[in-house]
Amino acid sequence: MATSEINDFPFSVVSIVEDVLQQHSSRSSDVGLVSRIVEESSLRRYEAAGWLREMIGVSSGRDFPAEPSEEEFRLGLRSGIVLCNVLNKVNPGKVSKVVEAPDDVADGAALSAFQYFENIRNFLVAIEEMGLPSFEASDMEKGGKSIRIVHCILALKSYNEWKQKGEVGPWRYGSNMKNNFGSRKPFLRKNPEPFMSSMSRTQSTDQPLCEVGQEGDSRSINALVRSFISDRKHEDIPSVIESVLNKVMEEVQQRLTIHNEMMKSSSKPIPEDDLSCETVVQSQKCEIREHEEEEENSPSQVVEEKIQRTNSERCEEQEILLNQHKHIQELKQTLNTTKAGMQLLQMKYQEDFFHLGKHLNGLASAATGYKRVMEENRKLYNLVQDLKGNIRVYCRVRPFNPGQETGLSSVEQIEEGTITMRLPSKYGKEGRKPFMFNKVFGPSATQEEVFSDMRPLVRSVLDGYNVCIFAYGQTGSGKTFTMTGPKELTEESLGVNYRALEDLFLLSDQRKDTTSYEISVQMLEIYNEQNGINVPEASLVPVSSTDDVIQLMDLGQTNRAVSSTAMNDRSSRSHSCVTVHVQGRDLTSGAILRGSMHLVDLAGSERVDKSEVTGDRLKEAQHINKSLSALGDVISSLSQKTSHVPYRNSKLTQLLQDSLGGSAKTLMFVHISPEAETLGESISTLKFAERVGSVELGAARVNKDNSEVKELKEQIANLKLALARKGNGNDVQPSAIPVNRERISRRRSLETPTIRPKLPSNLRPQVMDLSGPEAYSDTASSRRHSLDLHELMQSSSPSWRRQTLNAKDEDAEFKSGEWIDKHEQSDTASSRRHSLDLHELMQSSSPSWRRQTLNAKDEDAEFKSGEWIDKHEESLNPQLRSLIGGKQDFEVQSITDNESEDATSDCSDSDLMWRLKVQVNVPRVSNLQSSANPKPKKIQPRTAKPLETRSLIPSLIPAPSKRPPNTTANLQLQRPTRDPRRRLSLGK
Ligand SMILES: Nc1ncnc2c1ncn2[C@@H]1O[C@H](COP(=O)(O)OP(=O)(O)OP(=O)(O)O)[C@@H](O)[C@H]1O
Repeated sequence: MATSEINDFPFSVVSIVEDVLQQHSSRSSDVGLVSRIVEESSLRRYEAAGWLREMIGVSSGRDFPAEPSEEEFRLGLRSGIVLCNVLNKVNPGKVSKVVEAPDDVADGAALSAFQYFENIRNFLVAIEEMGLPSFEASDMEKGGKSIRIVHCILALKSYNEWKQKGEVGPWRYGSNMKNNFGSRKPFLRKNPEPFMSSMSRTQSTDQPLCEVGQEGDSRSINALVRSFISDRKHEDIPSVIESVLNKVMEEVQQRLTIHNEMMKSSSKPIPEDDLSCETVVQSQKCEIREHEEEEENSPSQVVEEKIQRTNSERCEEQEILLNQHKHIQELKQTLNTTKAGMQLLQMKYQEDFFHLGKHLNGLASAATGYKRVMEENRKLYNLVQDLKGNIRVYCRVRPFNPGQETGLSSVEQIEEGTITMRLPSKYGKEGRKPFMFNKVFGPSATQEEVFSDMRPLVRSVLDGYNVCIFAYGQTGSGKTFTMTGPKELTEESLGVNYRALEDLFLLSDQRKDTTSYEISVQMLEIYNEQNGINVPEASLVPVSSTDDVIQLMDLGQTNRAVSSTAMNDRSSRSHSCVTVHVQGRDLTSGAILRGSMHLVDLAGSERVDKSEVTGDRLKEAQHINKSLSALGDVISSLSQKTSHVPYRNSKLTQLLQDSLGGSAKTLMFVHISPEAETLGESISTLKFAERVGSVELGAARVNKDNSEVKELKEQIANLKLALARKGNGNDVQPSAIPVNRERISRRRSLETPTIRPKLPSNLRPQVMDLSGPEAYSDTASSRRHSLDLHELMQSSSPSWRRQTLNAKDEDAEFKSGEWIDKHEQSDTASSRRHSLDLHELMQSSSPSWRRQTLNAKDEDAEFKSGEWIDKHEESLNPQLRSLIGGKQDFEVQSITDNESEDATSDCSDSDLMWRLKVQVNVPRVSNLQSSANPKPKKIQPRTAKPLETRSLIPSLIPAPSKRPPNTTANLQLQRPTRDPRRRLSLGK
């Protein structure tokens, strides 16, 4: 390898050879090699020291021996003064300021480390600027590499020599000193111009190498090699050389590889004039050390430390704060994102809710619509039923009573118009029995709900319809609750009776500008039903406010026959009927409308064995059952449309006759209890009710008179008069004609001074006791007063009552002969008849007429045998008897008797027919009497029938005592006496 090539390497080839030789020496003859190396080093050190002394002079270098030991050498140069001065001599002014040691100080030890360092640093900087081999400041310390210092000094020496020779040719220094001892890093100089230029450029023949360098290197390598092979045998030398060369080559290659790698890894090419890494690192280390020294020497070290610590703490805190701030910002951002997300979700939910609400609204309106349609269907169904004239049937299930053990209800399901009963004895489909009605009310239905459903029906009374609402059901099922209310009445618990009247008042008030209404109330009780036809003592009380009604009904309710049964604490033992009569006059046309309404609370329909009663109570129960089965018979025959309907079998059916068979609107309100033990009764009740629902009565008709009807009635009355005259052969004064016992009875009633103390003065009945002599008969049940069939009809006839409302006026009418006319005017029966042909009229068959006249075959028989006359004559009072007499009397009586019927009849055609028939019968009777028996035949009257129907409102007239049968004297009107039992009853 040529020297030039060797010098092209970025490291010292000499040092590599040296290392290799040392390794070989250590293996072969370590001891000898080391001693030679040490010797060599010493020589070089002496050389360096000698030159330094030469440069600075003996006086200055007095403390610097010519042949110093390594330690002496280091200590002598440690202050840097010698080095700086020598450098300044070689290159004047290179170190601008040299810190000199004080004269009194023997050595540089007293100088501060800083001062030492200053000189050394300045020297090293200058050396590097010159491109000379340098050393580290730490090499001056104990254990440092003095060989590098020596190398540096010798290089400076060489440089100096080159300079002194006039700087001929490029200066180049090569030595055997390794670059960076112990390190394989390439050695780079800060200003390696002379040195590096030789390394970077290829050897050129025209630029000869610096002799000094060549010399130095060659000498060094030669010396090494020579000393290495000097003690070798000749034959070993080639192999040793070969091995050393191999090793050198290996080493060189290794270092080249490392160098290349480092060059590659460096992203930025290091400019040639940059400080070497090592230099930078060294200078930084020096700075640190410098600061450390400064700190050591500073008096305010502690304070500074604290300040530094505080500053660093502050920095840390600031850093933490910054971090936290950053974190907070991040969190805020997250929060904002979350908020935005939430808002989005909320909006979405709101939207969903909105849609859901809309959907629900749609469903709700659909449900409402469905309900409305169902309701309309029901109304239409009811309308159809009305048109067909069906009896409407409502069903109500009462709740379990408080304190009662609430078991399983016998009612399984209630829908709009269907109630399904649970039959525990059967399974599956058979265990459920449905019943259909016009409406079913469950246990939670309120009185208001119940009434509102029947309000239109009630209101139709004001339009001139006859209405009948009757409550049916076994004891304790809630009939009285529905019709009247519970024992303790509140506004909410008021029953149908009160509400109906209140509503009528309300409506009549609303219509007062067009129609003037008169409303009167009558309360009847049918107690202990027995065969026979009796008319109650009827008291018709005009009412004008709900308060009036409440007072009346309280009184009536108190008077009702009740007792405790096994099934109800306060069981009603009678049928109670509140009848409302309404007369309306159209203020413009003068047309009269008449309507009536029966509100009937029937006695319990339970079987006798169930009510566990004996004695009188048993008898009551039997009567109740009998009347109810008579009702069943009537219903049955109506539903089968048979020609004969047995209304007369009980007083109840007689009372309801107009409602069940006439042109009335009828509603049956069937009640059932929820208890399982009453299931049997409930089922039979429901079956009966279903049967009732199938009965068609025909469309209801309005009771309306117009002026034409009035005219016709007047004509009929005149004709009747004429007929009567003709029949008698005498002119009968019109004023004498209307004499009848009913009228007499009314007059008698008016004459009677008795006043019931219990009845408030404003509610005193204007219609008094209408009972005939039979009414005086005191039966076992002396509270009740017997009257005949026709009087029963009268009792429930509004027109009759209207006609008798003002007795005084009627007296006057009687005298002037106007009475008949007045009564004729109010007769609705002839409203649609224009023909005056009486025979035709007689032939035309009206069911009610037939019922009242011909149906009673017994009466026909009586009539024929003269009993009928006698029976009716019994009711004549002495005044009448004195007024009329014999045949004429009889005729008059007959006519007037029938007039009475006419007057009492409110049932239009039938009533008229009845009256006319009797008139036609008159001659027959007269003939009978005149030919066969000029005097009325004395006929044993039939045994008076017990009174079973009574007014619940006390009459102004005391109940007459029973007239003993079979005595003419009995025809005399007896002074009415008070019935103590009745009074007791009323006083209850
Ligand atoms: N719908 C109802 N709501 C609450 N309680 C009721 C209802 N119906 C009836 N009751 C209660 O049931 C009990 C019996 O009722 P209620 O006296 O009206 O029966 P009833 O059928 O008239 O009996 P009876 O035929 O023996 O007179 C009473 O205490 C009454 O208050």
